[in-house]
Order: sequence, then C-alpha cells, then structure tokens
Amino acid sequence: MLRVGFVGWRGMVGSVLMQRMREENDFEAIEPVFFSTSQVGGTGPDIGRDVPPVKDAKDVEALRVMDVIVTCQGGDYTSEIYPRLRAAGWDGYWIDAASTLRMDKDSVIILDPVNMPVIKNALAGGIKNYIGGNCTVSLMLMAMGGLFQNGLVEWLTAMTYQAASGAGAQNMRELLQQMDAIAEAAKPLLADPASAILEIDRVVAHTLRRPDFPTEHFQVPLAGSLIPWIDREMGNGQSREEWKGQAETNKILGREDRPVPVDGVCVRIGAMRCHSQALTVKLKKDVPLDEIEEMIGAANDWVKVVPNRREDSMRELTPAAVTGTLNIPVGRLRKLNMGGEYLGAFTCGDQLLWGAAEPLRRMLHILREA
Ligand SMILES: NC(=O)C1=CN([C@@H]2O[C@H](COP(=O)(O)OP(=O)(O)OC[C@H]3O[C@@H](n4cnc5c(N)ncnc54)[C@H](OP(=O)(O)O)[C@@H]3O)[C@@H](O)[C@H]2O)C=CC1
Ligand SMILES: N[C@@H](CC(=O)OP(=O)(O)O)C(=O)O
Repeated sequence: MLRVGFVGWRGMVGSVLMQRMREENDFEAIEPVFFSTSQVGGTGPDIGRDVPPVKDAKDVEALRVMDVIVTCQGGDYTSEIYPRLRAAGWDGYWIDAASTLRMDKDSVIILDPVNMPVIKNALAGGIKNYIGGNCTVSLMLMAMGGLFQNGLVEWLTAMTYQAASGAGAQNMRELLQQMDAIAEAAKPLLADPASAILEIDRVVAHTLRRPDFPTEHFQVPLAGSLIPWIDREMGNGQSREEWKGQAETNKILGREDRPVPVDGVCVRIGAMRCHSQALTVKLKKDVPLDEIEEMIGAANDWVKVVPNRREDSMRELTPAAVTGTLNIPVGRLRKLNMGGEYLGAFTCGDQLLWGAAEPLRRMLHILREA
C-alpha cells in the first residue's frame, strides 16, 4: 500500500481534496499520514478511520519515509522543503498544487483527461514530480480539449472572469464583506419603493470609495466592480496569469517545441469559486459547427455542450449553476463575423475542483494503478 503524506490538507484547496477523496473512497487504498506546519500532534481530518497524530511538515526525516507526498500548502513551502527532501536522497513522488515547480524540466503538469499520454510517458521515463496546472488553463483545456486533440487550434484568446477563490480564502471572505457593506449602505433607500435609482447608485458609488470600505486583501473594491489584473507584472504588459496561458497550455499538451499561441486578458470578478472564460479560437480550417460541437462534447466525461440559446446559456453556463460540481459546460458556440475559421465560445468551471484539487486526486489514483 502506498504511504502518502498530505501537507496543506487544512487549507482551501486541501479541504476540497480531502472532501473529494472521501467521496471517492480513495483513503481505503492508501496509508495516509497528515502533516502540518502549525498543528503538530493534533488530529488529522476525518477520513472514516483512525489516523496517527499530525506530523511536522518541516521534518524532512518524517517526510522521507513517504512513497508519495501530496502538497497543497503553497509555493513558499515547496521552495523551502522540496530541495531539502531531494538533497536528503528522497526518491518518492511529489504531487503539488503550487506553481513553483510547474515549468521545471523534471516536472509534468497534470490534467489526465487532457494529457494522460504525457503523464504515462513521464512515469515510464522516471519523472517523479507531478504538478497541478493553473486553474484558468486547466479549465480552458477541459473545455477545449476536443479541438486541441483534433489539431484544429491555430491560436486561442481567453478573456477571463475569475472568481475570488483564486486569490485565497481571505479574499472570498472580503468579497462577502464588501457585498455586505454595499447592501447595508443601500438598505434604507432600497426599503422605500419610491426612492430614486440614481440616489441608490450615488450611495453605492460613495460606499465603494469610502476609506473604511474593506479592501485589505484585494486592495480595491471587487464587489460592484472588477479587477483587470491578476498576479504580478511580467514586464512586457502581460500579467503572470496571462503568461501562464501559453506556457502551461503547451507544456500540458507536450508541445513546447511547437507552441500554439494563447493569450488574453485575465480579470477578477465577484464570483465565489468558478472561473468563466470567453474564448476566441482561430481554427486551422473551416469545420462545420455541428462537427465542432461533437468534438468538444466527446473529449472527456465532464465537458458538456450547452445549446447556443438564451435560456440554456442563462441556466447552465454560469458560476451559480456550476459551483461545487465537476461539470464543464461549454456554450455560446458560433462562428464569428470574422469568418468560418473564427469560433466564439464561453465556458465555466469550478476552480477549486478541476482547477486545483481534482487533478491531484486523480494523479494519486494513477500512481496506485501504475
Ligand atoms: N486557491 C486557489 O484557487 C488555488 C491554489 N493553488 C495553490 O494551492 C496552494 C494553497 O492554496 P490555498 O488552499 O488557497 O491556501 P490556504 O491559505 O487556504 O491554506 C494553506 C495553509 O494555511 C494554513 N492555515 C493557517 N490557518 C489556517 C486556517 N484557519 N484554516 C486552514 N488552514 C490554515 C494551513 O497549513 P498548516 O496546517 O501548516 O497550518 C493550510 O494548509 C497555493 O500554492 C496555491 O497557489 C492552486 C490552484 C488554485
Ligand atoms: N492565479 C489563480 C489561482 C492560482 O492559484 O493560480 P496558480 O496555481 O497558477 O498560482 C487565480 O488567481 O485565479
């Protein structure tokens, strides 16, 4: 039985991972050991049976006896502990949610419904590091995998609508605090059906600009607004989130030597945990729309083509419909005015599931079967 160390299981991504592993009875087939940087000696998560007390996540000797380490603890932890572990001779499998090791030549970015052959090749070649991809990239590829599989994508742009959860748990809380502050300010006027809408709007705008509006984590209002920048500046006008689009897509697909151009604008909006994306795809040839829909819908078990109609789009293609599920709806599919080779699409996915925890859970399963 594989001895698997879990680090970061108390965090947001880690909690979703624990929940999914319980749902799929994954703990039955492994010997789990739980680690923490702050709860040493405490009780591990409820997995339906007794587990040993929580161990120190910085104790290299305790980590070294694991066959596999799964970490959702964050990039700083990876940077500190991973090199020490390898330097101590540890030869196990490292499965990580953080971006630190993603682009290393000794790492594979895991998204098995899209790149199982890349993962299998890497396992056969002795690669030991398997890293979850950026949530936006993983969700785009789960949606558009069929077009990539069929070699139809000349280039792709993504205009994103990214949820607060991508910035962390504290940011999700702050989004709700911001919503609450706005609602409180507008309440008296809202209660009066005769109040003027422009007066309500004035109060809301004033509230967003008040110095005591809660912006400790986002730095600016997100509720009632948006933030057109995610992650740090790359120095060429791109944000790091936008840079990951091309870099990670091509690494996942195993085609870094002949990359498909991918670029766009990444924007934070006031959704809780679902990232949405409006995509423009330049196809290599003018393929009929019904064939495109078939390719997209057949690519994996979770993607679903939503008919390009108002009612279906409003009901099925939204964060409200998708949150907490593994579904990847793709809709608004149509040829754009630019010509038959230009495809418009819209997709939405839970960034804590396919965007973070699920590829890690599935990698563990792949290792068990190997
Ligand atoms: N958030 C996201 O959407 C995504 C995140 N990732 C990556 O996953 C990693 C972790 O992200 P995320 O899960 O958001 O991080 P969190 O901040 O939610 O959790 C990280 C760690 O913080 C510690 N912690 C301190 N206080 C608490 C508390 N009150 N409740 C729970 N944990 C606490 C825990 O470690 P300890 O037990 O040691 O105290 C926990 O494992 C990052 O590298 C991130 O880049 C990847 C894809 C998406
Ligand atoms: N950057 C993503 C979340 C994230 O954690 O990405 P990455 O795993 O690439 O650091 C967002 O803000 O929505």
